[in-house]
Amino acid sequence: MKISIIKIGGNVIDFPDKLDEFLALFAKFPGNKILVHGGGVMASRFGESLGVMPEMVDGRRITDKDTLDIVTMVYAGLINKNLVAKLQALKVNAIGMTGADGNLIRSIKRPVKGIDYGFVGDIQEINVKLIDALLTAGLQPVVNAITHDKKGQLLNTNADSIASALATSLAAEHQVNLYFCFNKAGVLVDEKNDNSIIPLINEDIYAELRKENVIHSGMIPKLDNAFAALEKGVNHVWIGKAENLLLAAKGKLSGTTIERNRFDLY
Ligand SMILES: Nc1ncnc2c1ncn2[C@@H]1O[C@H](COP(=O)(O)OP(=O)(O)O)[C@@H](O)[C@H]1O
Ligand SMILES: CC(=O)N[C@@H](CCC(=O)OP(=O)(O)O)C(=O)O
Repeated sequence: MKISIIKIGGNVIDFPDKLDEFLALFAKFPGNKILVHGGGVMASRFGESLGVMPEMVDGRRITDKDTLDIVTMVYAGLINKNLVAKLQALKVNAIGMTGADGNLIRSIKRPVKGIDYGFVGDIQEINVKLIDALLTAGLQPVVNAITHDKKGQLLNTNADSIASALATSLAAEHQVNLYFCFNKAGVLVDEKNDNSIIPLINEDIYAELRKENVIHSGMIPKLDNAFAALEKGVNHVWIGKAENLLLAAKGKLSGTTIERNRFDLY
């Protein structure tokens, strides 16, 4: 079957009007679809209000025990359940899930190599059969950034990595497209200027843009995950503004398309 993995960024979730606009588009999005979300900005704000300061390294959160409790409450509780309720109101039969539910996503605590990320999980296995069963039953999974190690430990996993891993594991048997929706018009030359979209990025262009620091922080995991997905058989990866999701699905130009280098053509 054809499956679309749609990831929504924390900066959209944080603004009720933008979120409602996006969810209305998601509801109209044709075919089988899975919504993936984190909510990094909200987790940082809740943490700060409790005296737990956020610490990010290259777009990934250092997650100590207190931080793990906060992200679990914010992603798996507050945000996930609100998204499900809003989608149900739009007649989408959404079902909210962490990676622990139905053993959807098993991960392993990231080994310490220079940086100790704490309770951060690297994805090991996706329960593809469960997703197939849910989609076949007409349910639309809404998956958040909390995974587990199947030994009783919850772990915090970057939501872009979850979207990419879901897309990759489903691509073995299905036609999969991956959409990263956030609050900017795409990958930009000047991140403050929505008119400076880079329409296409391949590995060579990415390496150059990282060297020049045009791409940094949260855009790094997004692009690393985009390339990982393409390498493993995902059809199409798009990064762009949440409100342009339907245009992107119709192949209309908006946002950034990610492509592999074309060296295999020569
Ligand atoms: N070249 C770039 N174009 C657009 N955004 C960029 C770029 N480089 C870094 N960024 C940063 O990446 C952020 C998106 O990553 P992140 O905050 O993790 O995404 P999300 O909104 O999906 O949660 C942007 O808000 C911006 O600050
Ligand atoms: C390990 C790690 O970095 N986890 C992320 C998960 C949430 C996320 O990715 O949220 P956005 O999509 O809003 O950025 C974090 O806690 O920020």
